[in-house]
Amino acid sequence: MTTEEKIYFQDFMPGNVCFGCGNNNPEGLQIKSYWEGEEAVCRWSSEEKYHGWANLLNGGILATLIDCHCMCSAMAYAYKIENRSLDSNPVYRYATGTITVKYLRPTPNNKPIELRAVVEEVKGKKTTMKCNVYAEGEITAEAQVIAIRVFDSNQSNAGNPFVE
Ligand SMILES: CCCCCCCCCCCCCCCC(=O)SCCNC(=O)CCNC(=O)[C@H](O)C(C)(C)COP(=O)(O)OP(=O)(O)OC[C@H]1O[C@@H](n2cnc3c(N)ncnc32)[C@H](O)[C@@H]1OP(=O)(O)O
Repeated sequence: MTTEEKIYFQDFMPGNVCFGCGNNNPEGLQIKSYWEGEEAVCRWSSEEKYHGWANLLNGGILATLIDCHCMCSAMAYAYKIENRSLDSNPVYRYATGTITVKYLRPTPNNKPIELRAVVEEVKGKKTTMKCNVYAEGEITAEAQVIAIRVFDSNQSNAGNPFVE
């Protein structure tokens, strides 16, 4: 059996202070996303402070996990389809246009969860993603997320609010 080292998308986003996905936010959720075939996967373990109902994960935190996993995965996909590495130029960054979450059943707060996202469509600046959340092998939420490319280092970014 070979053990392949995972390439985490967030490790290629220097200066990212985002609460959900920023390596540079020590108080944040610090998610890590990587490819498993065509699926972008994120495994995450909660903490007691993220309870909603006792022992259940807060729904807003779950939406944040989905959101950030999908933004980082939209970015990684853009590099993938251009057949280049995540540390190459031009640099692309994405922001959430729309997120729709259907909470199917309670998500435990004391068990690891897994997010699995796929790209459904890329059209211009817009990437549409589907993301499922699993706990103990059962789906607990499904989401559709629309990511919009808001930064392209090849273009003029004067006045762009999405630049540090
Ligand atoms: C860079 C420096 C390094 C820094 C270091 C790294 C930092 C790495 C940080 C990562 C961080 C992750 C972040 C986590 C996720 C957030 O938290 S992101 C924050 C929450 N989201 C926002 O604040 C976005 C606010 N909204 C906006 O800024 C603008 O409305 C948008 C969404 C960028 C759209 O901009 P726009 O230029 O008006 O878009 P436009 O060209 O008109 O439309 C393009 C297409 O998108 C569609 N569209 C437009 N808006 C929407 C929408 N809201 N919903 C759906 N579709 C839309 C349009 O219909 C159009 O579609 P087509 O006609 O082509 O089919």
